[in-house]
Amino acid sequence: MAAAKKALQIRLPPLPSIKDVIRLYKLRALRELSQNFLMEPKLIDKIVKAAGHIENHVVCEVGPGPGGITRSIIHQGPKKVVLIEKDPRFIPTLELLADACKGRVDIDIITGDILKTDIAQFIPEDTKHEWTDSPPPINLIGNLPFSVSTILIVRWLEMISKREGPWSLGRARMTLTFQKEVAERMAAPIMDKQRCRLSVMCQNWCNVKYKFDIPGSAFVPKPEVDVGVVTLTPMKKPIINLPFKLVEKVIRQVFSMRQKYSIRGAQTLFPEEVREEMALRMYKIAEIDPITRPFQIANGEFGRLCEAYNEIIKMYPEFENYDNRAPKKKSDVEVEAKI
Ligand SMILES: C[S@@+](CC[C@H](N)C(=O)[O-])C[C@H]1O[C@@H](n2cnc3c(N)ncnc32)[C@H](O)[C@@H]1O
Repeated sequence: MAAAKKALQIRLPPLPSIKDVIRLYKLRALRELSQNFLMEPKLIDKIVKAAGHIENHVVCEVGPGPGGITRSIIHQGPKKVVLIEKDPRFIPTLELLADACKGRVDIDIITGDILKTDIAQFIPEDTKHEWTDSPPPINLIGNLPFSVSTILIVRWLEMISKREGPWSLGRARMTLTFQKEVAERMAAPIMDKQRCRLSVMCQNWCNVKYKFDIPGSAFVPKPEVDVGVVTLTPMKKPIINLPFKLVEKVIRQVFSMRQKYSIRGAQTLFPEEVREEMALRMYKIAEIDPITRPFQIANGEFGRLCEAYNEIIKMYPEFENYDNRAPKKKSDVEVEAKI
């Protein structure tokens, strides 16, 4: 079995090393695109391994840069690789890679911004299937700027929540890098002091796994922070099966005063004159103790809070569009900025 697997691995013809590529094409890292190149082959392979099935899968890599991770993906024998890179300076080196793989792996190179590109159009039709028990044979990998990874995640969660088929992309497993602290927060369970709204949001639609750290020293140039690798595998059924915007709003407001009793945040879902009464009612319907702190609430309990809120806004539709951004004190803003 191991031997058979090995035989499927794709050997690339001799190519210039990533160090040579960077030198050859004079690829000075651009700070505005948060370019930090991963130079350690063992760590690169570890990221690709964390992504799970690659062989015969479609793999979409976001921000391939000079192609270090791309080479490791290709070695695993994917069916097709879709590369989306914003910086056109990397295209010649990626084309070199695509030429070397001709006839063995189909590689599409797209010069563009992942946040403005509809990648669904590059995904083969046979991968776009309806929601079934087995995940679609497609994987998304990216060592991206952290801000882009976070926006991507939230977009993906919304896509997953809509469950409109055929749309395999919204079910793709994602393997992404984040600032270590943010990665830990995404996977933080109940009672973990790092738990925040991103933890509950991600864990509502996906199985979230913190895989491993990458020290800043593994990158060139070295970033100021260490990095964490996270995988998110969309679940067939979310914990809270309610519209995305409602779930996002309730979780955001309950966490809006992280250090206080959670009901204080929940009160901000309602207009001032009724907020204490309505929040109490919400907690009573949900059977949650109002003096729990947000990090002490389990995912399923957040589900009950969302359902209770949904019940209340059905009774009082005038609260549904209430602009619920809490008036913030400086200390709350500072805490939130760190999430
Ligand atoms: C941290 S570097 C990683 C490069 C390479 N994958 C590696 O691991 O060495 C991030 C890469 O993402 C690209 N990038 C940044 N923002 C992007 C965006 N919005 N869409 C697509 N690519 C982006 C950058 O140009 C850069 O190549």
